[in-house]
Amino acid sequence: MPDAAAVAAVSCRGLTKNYGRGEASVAALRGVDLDVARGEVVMLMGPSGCGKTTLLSIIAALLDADAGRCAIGGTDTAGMTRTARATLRAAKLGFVFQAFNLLPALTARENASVPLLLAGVARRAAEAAAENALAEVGLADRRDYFPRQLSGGQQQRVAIARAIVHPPDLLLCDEPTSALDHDAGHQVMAVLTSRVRSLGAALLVVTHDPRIAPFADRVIRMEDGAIVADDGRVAA
Ligand SMILES: Nc1ncnc2c1ncn2[C@@H]1O[C@H](COP(=O)(O)OP(=O)(O)OP(=O)(O)O)[C@@H](O)[C@H]1O
Repeated sequence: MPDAAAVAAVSCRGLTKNYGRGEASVAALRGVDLDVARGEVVMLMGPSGCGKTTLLSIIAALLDADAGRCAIGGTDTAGMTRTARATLRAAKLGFVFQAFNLLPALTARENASVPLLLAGVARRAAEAAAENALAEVGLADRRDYFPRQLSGGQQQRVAIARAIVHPPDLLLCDEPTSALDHDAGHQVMAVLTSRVRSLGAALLVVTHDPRIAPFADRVIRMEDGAIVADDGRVAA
């Protein structure tokens, strides 16, 4: 058995992805290699359309690559059934999507407790954990509000509370500070980074926001479906 600490949180090799066929085909990923270690905070930056969300979706096993491999905590996701993927996501991953994907009929506390309820945790314990997560992102006083009663930035923080409510091994965030002002963005990044570091988890953040780059251990830059720089070092 390999040493658990030595197994990368994410390891991708040669990922390619095309959307559509023939003349309308778009090459979204052109052979991407990426490793993220446990405890590492990595930011993925690059112009609109360069393939960041596609890469995040493949890592999350929400989308299939055309070629290449991707492993989460040493488990290769390519050959997995839909059910096995869903189980892996529920057990190991936390997400913050670009669209916050909150359930409109549920309060902030109920939304944040969903991952624990899906994992079989009793409602009272799940909602207590959700309250703690909401407090961490500065929303304790909004826990009984519905999404429509919250601002965009508050909804985004509910989505972040939902992502950290169970201890994920890997947290994937697509533009987690896009709806937040400077102070709220810093607060959220401080919560996310301290949570993953204390858990020995990993954080992969897609962002256009240079203000949050100081929170990263490593900044990766993509262009046109490929990684062109890793922490300023130009890829070969
Ligand atoms: N479902 C789809 N069908 C067809 N083309 C798609 C689809 N999803 C993405 N694309 C295309 O693939 C390329 C990569 O898109 P992707 O969303 O991964 O980029 P991105 O870097 O995340 O962009 P942004 O920063 O604007 O969110 C783009 O050219 C996009 O138009």
